[in-house]
Amino acid sequence: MAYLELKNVSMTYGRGANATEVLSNINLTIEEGEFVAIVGFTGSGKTTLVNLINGLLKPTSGEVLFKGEPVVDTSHERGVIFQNYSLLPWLTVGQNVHMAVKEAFPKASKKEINARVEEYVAMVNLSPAINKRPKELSGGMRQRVSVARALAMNPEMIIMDEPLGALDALTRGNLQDEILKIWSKDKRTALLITNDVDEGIYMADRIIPLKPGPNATLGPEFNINIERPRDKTELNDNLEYKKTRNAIIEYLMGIGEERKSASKKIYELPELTPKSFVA
Ligand SMILES: Nc1ncnc2c1ncn2[C@@H]1O[C@H](COP(=O)(O)OP(=O)(O)OP(=O)(O)O)[C@@H](O)[C@H]1O
Repeated sequence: MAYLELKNVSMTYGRGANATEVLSNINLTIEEGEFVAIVGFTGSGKTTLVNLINGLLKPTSGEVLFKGEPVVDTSHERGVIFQNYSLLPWLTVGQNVHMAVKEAFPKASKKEINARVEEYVAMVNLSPAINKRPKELSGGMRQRVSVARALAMNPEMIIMDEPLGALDALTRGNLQDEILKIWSKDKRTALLITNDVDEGIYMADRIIPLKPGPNATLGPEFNINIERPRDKTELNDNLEYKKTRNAIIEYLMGIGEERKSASKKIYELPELTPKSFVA
């Protein structure tokens, strides 16, 4: 049995003449312990896909199965690191993480909860800011709180919706390594949604492109046959890395070109003359 399975999943927003099918016929299987990355252009339906897997949205047709059961709601088993931080503005960094930990471990003692909060806030290098509120933090700091909050809940599956996009290269690299450490140490399953091919190759076992929508669908998958732990500085000289990177980029550029030529339609504008200008 697959750990996560999407069977012929389609998602349409709107109704009647306003209906747009954003995702069409998505088939995806992820095995327990795998790290899969989906790369896609902006607006191609990546967040929609995450929300379907997380249980925030129901597909218009098809099925999303988690450990063989249909996904009907959100669950602590699937922890999502969102793109847009989604922190509670009236709570401090520590309180934001605390609330999540308490929800995930309702029977834990105060001491255990506090220790876990401190551990994860330290992991994202925010201990000095533990008593600050989101408005006092930079975008990157808020994103780090969001990473700490999701990982502190100890989810079985980590789902990441472009979680590191707003960060500087150094912080981004550190967090990639922290996420990999947690994934491999605790034998998690991970799905990373990204627009960064290098991030995908560094982190994942497989990369699957999401062809841009409307009617976005998954393209062919690329296996990353590079031994772990991977070393970023050595990757540039790794032949397998170069070959895989070129193949993915060539594929993405190909669909980018297709998209451009499809949008070269000429739209005729109606001939209108404002009344005030009529001679
Ligand atoms: N609730 C909604 N109602 C109507 N249309 C929506 C809704 N949510 C998303 N869309 C549309 O679906 C398409 C895909 O959106 P989605 O947010 O899933 O893409 P994305 O790949 O995550 O984009 P980005 O990279 O910009 O975050 C977009 O055209 C968007 O306007």
